[in-house]
Amino acid sequence: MSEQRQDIILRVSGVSKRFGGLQALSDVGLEIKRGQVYGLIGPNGAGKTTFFNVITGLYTPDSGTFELEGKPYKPEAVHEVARAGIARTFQNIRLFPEMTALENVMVGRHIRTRSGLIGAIFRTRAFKEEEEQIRERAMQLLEYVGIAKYADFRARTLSYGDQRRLEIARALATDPKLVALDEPAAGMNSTEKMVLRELIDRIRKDGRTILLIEHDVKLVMGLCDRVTVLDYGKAIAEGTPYEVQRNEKVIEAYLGAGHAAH
Ligand SMILES: Nc1ncnc2c1ncn2[C@@H]1O[C@H](COP(=O)(O)OP(=O)(O)OP(=O)(O)O)[C@@H](O)[C@H]1O
Repeated sequence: MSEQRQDIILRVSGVSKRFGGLQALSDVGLEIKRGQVYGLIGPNGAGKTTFFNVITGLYTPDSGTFELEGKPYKPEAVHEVARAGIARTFQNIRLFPEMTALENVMVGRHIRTRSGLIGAIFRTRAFKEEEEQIRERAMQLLEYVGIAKYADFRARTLSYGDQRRLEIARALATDPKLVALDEPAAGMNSTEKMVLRELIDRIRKDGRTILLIEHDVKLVMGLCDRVTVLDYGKAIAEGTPYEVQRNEKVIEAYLGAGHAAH
């Protein structure tokens, strides 16, 4: 493996996905380097979520090749993708609403446990010790995202912004190589967005790589190292935020869809 290859966390190429008569993705690819915040943007219906769903094993693509840290991976099942090292959040928050915030993070951590189902049933010593470690780590993660004071609150009682941060804590609980955030700022007010921006910055500084779908152009421009722009299922531009903002095709795509390009 060359040094350059090692530097790339995720390499995806040639992803296509059709839903009946609709070509949702056509030959889409991207390369994300270790430590980057990588943005995926585009007008509504451009294919961003479909792309996320493909790389995280929710949708089977019609074509595409996938490499994580230079090794081929097949995004065929969600739990396999999580084991391979990709964790994600969802545009429509998917927490366990009746479980506490702490329990929601503990669930995320369980994919890393060793004692397994038998240990859980017989509550072996190894299981109990492991459970205690999971609890401690989950608590640290709640502190990390800034919602430790709600550890024992049911997830559904948390504010929208805090539920999004809880989803991030749960994703981080799997110790992922890549964290994929699907519109993390959706529905947040400007103060919450500022806190979120600081959090994403901290996650990057702490050595993780982030892939981000986001509609808030200001957030994308301020946070991302590189951006791919999708339009009608095709990657129409790739580059630094500065570059893509000035790309004619990008401006046209946004204006054509009735959006402001900045
Ligand atoms: N499961 C599905 N079945 C049929 N069509 C789908 C399915 N999922 C997505 N699509 C269609 O594929 C296209 C791309 O949708 P997708 O949700 O990926 O776009 P998006 O860029 O994430 O949009 P938004 O910004 O609105 O979330 C849309 O036309 C959508 O209607």
